[in-house]
Amino acid sequence: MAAWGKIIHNVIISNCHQENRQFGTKCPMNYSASHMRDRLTFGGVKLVWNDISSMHSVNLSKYRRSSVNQGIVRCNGVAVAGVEGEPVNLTELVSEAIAVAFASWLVDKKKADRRLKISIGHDSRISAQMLQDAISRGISTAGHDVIQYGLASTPAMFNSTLSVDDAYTCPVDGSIMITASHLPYNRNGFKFFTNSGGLGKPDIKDILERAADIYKKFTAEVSSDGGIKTSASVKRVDYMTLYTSDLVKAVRKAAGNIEKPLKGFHIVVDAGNGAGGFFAGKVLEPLGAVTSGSQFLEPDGFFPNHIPNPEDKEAMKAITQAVLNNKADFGIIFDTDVDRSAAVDSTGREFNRNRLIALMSAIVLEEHPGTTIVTDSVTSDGLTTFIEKKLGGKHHRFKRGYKNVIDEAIRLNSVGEESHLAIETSGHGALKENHWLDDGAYLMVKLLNKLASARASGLSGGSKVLTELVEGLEEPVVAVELRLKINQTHPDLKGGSFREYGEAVLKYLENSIDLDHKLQKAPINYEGVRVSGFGGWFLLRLSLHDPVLPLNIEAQSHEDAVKLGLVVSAAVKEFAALDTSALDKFVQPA
Ligand SMILES: O=P(O)(O)OC[C@H]1O[C@H](O)[C@H](O)[C@@H](O)[C@@H]1O
Repeated sequence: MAAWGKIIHNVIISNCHQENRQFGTKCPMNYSASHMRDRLTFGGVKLVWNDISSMHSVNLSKYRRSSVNQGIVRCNGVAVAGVEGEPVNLTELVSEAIAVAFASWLVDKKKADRRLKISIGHDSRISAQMLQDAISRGISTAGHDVIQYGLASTPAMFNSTLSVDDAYTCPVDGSIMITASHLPYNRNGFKFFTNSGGLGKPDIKDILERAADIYKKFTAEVSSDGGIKTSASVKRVDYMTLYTSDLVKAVRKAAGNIEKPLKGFHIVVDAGNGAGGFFAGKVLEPLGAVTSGSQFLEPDGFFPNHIPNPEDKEAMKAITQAVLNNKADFGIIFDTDVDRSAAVDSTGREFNRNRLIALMSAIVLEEHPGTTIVTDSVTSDGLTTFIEKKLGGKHHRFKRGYKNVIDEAIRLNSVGEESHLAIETSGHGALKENHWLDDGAYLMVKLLNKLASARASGLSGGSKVLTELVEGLEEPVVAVELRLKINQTHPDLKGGSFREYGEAVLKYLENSIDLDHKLQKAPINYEGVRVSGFGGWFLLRLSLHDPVLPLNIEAQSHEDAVKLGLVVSAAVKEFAALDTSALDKFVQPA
């Protein structure tokens, strides 16, 4: 207990955890304490979380990205020993306390005076079983029924609160997904759902407060035998069968109720050894597709082949190569817990980032002419032109953060502006028709629908129908993201937070742009400073999570991109705490 005490000092950070895709596997856990606004005593240890919803100072390690926006919050930590400098802090006992707390929160939320049903699923991480047992113990100890789904996707867990099917004991009252998305093998965490969606920060805060009290009451005996303790039931249910059969039905229906609408298609899947392997055997094959050449479908919590992350270049290279090697019509790739995805056409052209957004926009705008597409802030100018001029829709370029984007689309609808798609360059995309859930598998189903209906109407040509949908999308020749770090211990911060410092940098840059007539500030902009000039644009903004100012530059030539870089470089040079080395390198003459 004493050892845990020390370790847990920084644990159970309640993050709207939107991880650092770029840094992939390196995520040291050394937090600076200055951002820790809220602390709870957790059995003599401290339970800490960031105040994330109001965008203030979060001083995290440079590699770690916790989150700032409201949305699904994931408690996460280190669940497996073995990485130097990363002691285990997501222990069984902590997990058990959190499970009891979630159950008690749910009882209050549902005003229930009955036993609740709570589903538990997990991705392919090696700590999954241990955490599933601990969570099950907590829930059953609290007197509620546990339904274990085993290997599952995050969106399926939310779905289990909505599906109505007695055979699968659905709907459940609440659901817990054990996942740390694409983070390294030693990490793990929890996402919580009710039928209203993923829990956000205020609810997580409430749960963690309860967990802290519960943890205090725990004794060594309570937790030592590792078994389920009460008479409450623990069942295993193969929910993924129900979830996948719904996906299959959706494609069949869209193709005019054809049993095997993908007959004749060869589609390869890359699940990166995460939870998404089901898609080949349980979705594509029943629909008639050949899936040979699919790879990394077997769950392996060490992720030996590549990071399961469609934003990762190696991962995209792997699926592209698989498509080309197998002469397949189409390729699909998922992240670990299948809330994100990307695709590849038969020529090896990647549908990710702006291109995936363009493709999804084309599909959604066919179904809902004129609708508003909400995206994150780093999308290309060419995407706006494509959505507005070619597709006749409206592009609402909002902020980074998939929940920011989703919440904004929901808000627009509530004020009378119709929106059916909220999608980020990260590969998170949510549709109104799918309860605004960011489900990577469902996004791919929308693409399959298109393939299937093209085939049903006699068109051949593999994935050409999709490739054609993005014809006319102007893409920049150069697109870079440079991440300028703020050194939080630098005297130039004068005791202030990195966020205040970053805002000062942005203000200074903005003022300097006002004086330069060759440059135009974006007339509508929701975060940072976005500027057009030299045939391209740049956006400097504060990271959602890190002490970093990400700088995106897009231009039609390297020279023009450098000119834009120099504008930023000139404005930020006085800010001594800003590490501009990445930018300096970029603007250097070749
Ligand atoms: O602000 P940044 O540090 O670039 O991070 C922002 C991004 O973080 C993660 O990748 C999330 O999944 C995204 O939803 C979010 O947009």
